[in-house]
Amino acid sequence: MSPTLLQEVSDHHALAGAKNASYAHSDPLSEIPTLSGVDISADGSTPIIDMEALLGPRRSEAIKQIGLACEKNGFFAVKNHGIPEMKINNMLDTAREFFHLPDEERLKFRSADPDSVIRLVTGFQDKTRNVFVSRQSLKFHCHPVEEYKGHWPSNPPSFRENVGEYCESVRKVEVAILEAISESLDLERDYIDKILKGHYVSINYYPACQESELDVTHGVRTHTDPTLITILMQDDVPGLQVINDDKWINVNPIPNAVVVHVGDILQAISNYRYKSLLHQAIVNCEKERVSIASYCYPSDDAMIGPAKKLIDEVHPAIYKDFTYREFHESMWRVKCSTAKRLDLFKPSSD
Ligand SMILES: O=C(O)CCC(=O)C(=O)O
Ligand SMILES: [Fe+2]
Repeated sequence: MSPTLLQEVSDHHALAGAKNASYAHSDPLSEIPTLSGVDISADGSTPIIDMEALLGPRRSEAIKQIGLACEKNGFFAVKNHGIPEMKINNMLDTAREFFHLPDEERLKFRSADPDSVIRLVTGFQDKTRNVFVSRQSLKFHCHPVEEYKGHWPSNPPSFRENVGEYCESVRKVEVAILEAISESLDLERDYIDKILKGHYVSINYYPACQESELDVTHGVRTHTDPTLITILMQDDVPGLQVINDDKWINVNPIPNAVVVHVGDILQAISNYRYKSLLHQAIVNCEKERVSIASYCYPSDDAMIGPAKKLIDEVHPAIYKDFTYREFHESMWRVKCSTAKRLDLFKPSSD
């Protein structure tokens, strides 16, 4: 066992009962979390965007703030997003009810095919890293809702209605935020919306810490999302951590706000001006946690290279042109760290 892993092990035991335990990270790209006794209550400063400002005379100021947050932080929180509080609460309640169902009800949705329209992924043991990854997630397509609804669980009975309503509301936020992001890059307002296909939802459920024969229990390991943007709704239990200035910071829940992450595809379109956010979720030893991630992705044939307007002598193209289909296929074909997925599309890697 490497010294780093040994260090993780002993730190993990020291922190086992800690509330909202955090991880420090010596090398953010190594994807192997190093546990240490950093300030466990610290909440990094989350840029907050008021979405109402996008609708009025403060629009250009709000767009500037969004651009700055994408460039400097890779994420921001959005308040006044227009998703009714009741729809959020219904979605979270439904998610909890689904994950409290007996195994046989939930496991019907288990599938190893990453392209299936719905699939349940259970917690698993990564023995190569001595890590137990405790997240269970139900992942499904949801745009347009009517096309996919029939594939969703009918138990709990409220599932289709509550999830459908949430997905339709989130779609409006997606479109509006992507318009603002396009403008923040000085591109036409619909530059990104024109290639947007839909979103794919992952209902993430993290049981309160479980016993595992492995040494480290992690909610979700460090990764970037293969998306344009991800819109994340968290319940009131902290767990999300992001890399900021090479350090892990907590992004604690803000009531009724969603968190927007820059994803890989936006990193490519922006010619590496906006960087895909490295993030992870930690487990909480006292409470279960639920988060709802909406992954916005483009249509298969959409060309994803850097926007031509963002390429010049000072900013040469960091990536070749490629389709979303090529990117998606390479994700499953080539085993590499998620933060390196886009390297395959650099001009020199023919
Ligand atoms: O639960 C969280 O806070 C993060 C979830 C996540 O990163 C994902 O679903 O891709
Ligand atoms: Fe993620």
